[in-house]
Order: sequence, then structure tokens, then C-alpha cells
Amino acid sequence: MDPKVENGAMQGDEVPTWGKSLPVPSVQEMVRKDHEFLSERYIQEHKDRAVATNLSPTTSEIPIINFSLLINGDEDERRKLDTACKEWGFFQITNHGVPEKVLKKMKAAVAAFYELPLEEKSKYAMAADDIQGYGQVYVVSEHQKLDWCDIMVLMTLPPEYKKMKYWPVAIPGFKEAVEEYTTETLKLAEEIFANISLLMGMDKDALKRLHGKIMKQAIRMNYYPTCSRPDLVLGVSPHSDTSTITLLLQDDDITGLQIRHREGWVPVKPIPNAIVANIGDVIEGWSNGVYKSIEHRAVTNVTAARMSVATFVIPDDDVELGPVETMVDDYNRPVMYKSIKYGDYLRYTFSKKMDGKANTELLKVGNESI
Ligand SMILES: O=C(O)CCC(=O)C(=O)O
Ligand SMILES: [Fe+2]
Repeated sequence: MDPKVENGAMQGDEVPTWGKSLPVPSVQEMVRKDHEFLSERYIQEHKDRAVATNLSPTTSEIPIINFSLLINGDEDERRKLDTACKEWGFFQITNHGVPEKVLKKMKAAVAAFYELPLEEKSKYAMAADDIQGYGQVYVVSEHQKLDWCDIMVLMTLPPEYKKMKYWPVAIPGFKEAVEEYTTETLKLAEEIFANISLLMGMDKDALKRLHGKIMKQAIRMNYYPTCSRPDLVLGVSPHSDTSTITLLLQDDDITGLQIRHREGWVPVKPIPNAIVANIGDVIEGWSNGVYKSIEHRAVTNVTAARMSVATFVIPDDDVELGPVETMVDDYNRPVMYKSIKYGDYLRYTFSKKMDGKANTELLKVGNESI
């Protein structure tokens, strides 16, 4: 690797930043001091609470894609992927080829970071004008409700976008674990893009090309402490991801993620060693709304803290979000999404509190603009 990059010489002005967020206290720390901790800022409005009554009445589970079939060109599996992206926007990937030891090391790196004392973690706190580092995002007002989680955000690709000042390099194996995981998830993402490109009627490299000059990745390491009243709070408020796709690594034995399906919320029960994938807002736009960037949230529980690692693949700032030609049909499916530049969209989303599908609504033709 370029030593300039390695020692962080490219940090700072050359690396764009897409937003900022107000500082918030660490939920992990408050719960560590007092297991019963709860305060008004975390208690959601009644309509937003994670009560069991709004769970999906069906016992359905999100689709499972067997990746080894997909890479061998299995047509049925590709059709399954098509249905998953249209009807669910989410799927679990098994046989994805990311070695188990890479997943384990990544999880261990996240766990090691959150085990550090607060004063150590605080060395990596987000700067006031940044959204990388340890802290929280989408906090734009002192009055808004807060999520029951702490997060750590790092740009991982391209290498020159890494801001090493946020990397807890003192944790043995942290950097190596994140880099190996990043390399593996990039391969996985590219293979998913190749399949979705074909499904969208394009050549297999089209989606990769559409990202622009550099395909970027950011990871968000989520830590959800236990909560004495999980019925009142949310780990992550409902949102859709602003990525092209997101790959999520979650604890094998704690269910926390829920996705919007039909009128209810469907819990995503972890499959050990599987990776959860979801379509982000960018592919929703490129596909003219055929593939859905589905609203999701995370809930907490009384007994066990949960960790997850979301890897967001994102395009260049000047890439436009309007539909590709193959997904437009003037009679049956006219252009439904505006050609807003990705960088403008991303910056807009970081200036707001997360609010379900509110952002993608603004991308639609006929609706007010960002
Ligand atoms: O922790 C989870 O399951 C979901 C996290 C998530 O939605 C995100 O980081 O964007
Ligand atoms: Fe998400």
C-alpha cells in the first residue's frame, strides 16, 4: 500500500465529508453505570414504539440466496434474487465465500472496540464537522428522540479515503480485520452487482461502472446496549439506506433487525455466518423503483447487548440517481425518479433526522425536491 495513505498523510481536506451530527452521550456508558437507565430523549413517540402489535401478522422470513448457485450462473437462483429485490429489498446470503474466520475476526474487532473504556473510545470521537468516527449520526436538534445505540463509522474504500485518526489501531488486529473484511465484502458486492446488472437488462459490469470512478465503502459498527424498557426505545429508527447496497453482519444469536414488509415489521432472524444484504436508495432510483430500498429499524432487548456491522457501498458524488435506460418504458414505466446528484442527496440526508422513506419520496418525479 502507498505509504502516504498508510500513515494517514491523505487525511483531511482531500477526503470529502458529507455532513455532521450533534454530539450525544454514549448509551453504552450510561447503561454500564445504571442498568435501569432510561431518559425522556430515548422514549419514542407512541406511534414509533417497537411494540409487538405492529409485527407482521404473517410468520414470513426474508428470502435466502445461496450465493454458490448464483456465481455458477444458476438461473433459478438469479430469479429468486430478482423477486427478493422486488418484493423484499432484503435477503440473507449463504455460501457467500467470505471465510468464517474473516467474519469472526471482524466481530471480535468490533467487540474489542466497544470493550475499551469510554475515555479510550473517545479518542476516536467524531469531529464536529464530520460523520466518521465514534458517536452518532443524523442528530440535528437537541430535542429530537435519540436511538439506543452507539456507533463507529469508518470509510474503508478507497484506501485514500481512510481517516486513520479514527482507526483504533492500538487494538491488536483491528485494522487487519477491517481491511480483510472490506476486501471480502467488495468481492461479494461486485458479484451481486453483476447479477443485478443482468437482471436489469444490462451487461454484467454496468452497475459497477455506474458507481463512477471509484466504488466507495463505509462501515458502521453498531452497538446496542441492553435496555430495561425495549418497548419504549428503538435501537435504530426506521430508515432506508442511502447506499447502492448494504451488507450487514450481525450477531448469530440475537434478533434485532426488523424490516418493513406489507403493513408490518418482519424480524430478520440471523442465520449463523450468513450476511444480510439490502438494496439501498441508489438502486431504487437506478431501477426506476422496481428494486426497493426497504425501510428497516433495529430493536433492543433486556438481556443481551447486540452488535452489527453495516457495510455501505456508495457511488461517486457526481453520479445521478435517475433510472437507467433499460428500466424505463415510456408506456408502462415512465421515468419515476429525478436525476439528482448522489453527493447532493447524501448531504441532504445527513442534514435531517432519519425518517423512514421521507428521503426517497423527494427523489420521485412530481414530488418536491431536496
Ligand atoms: O443493526 C441492524 O440490524 C441494522 C443497522 C442499520 O440499519 C444500519 O446501520 O444502517
Ligand atoms: Fe440501515
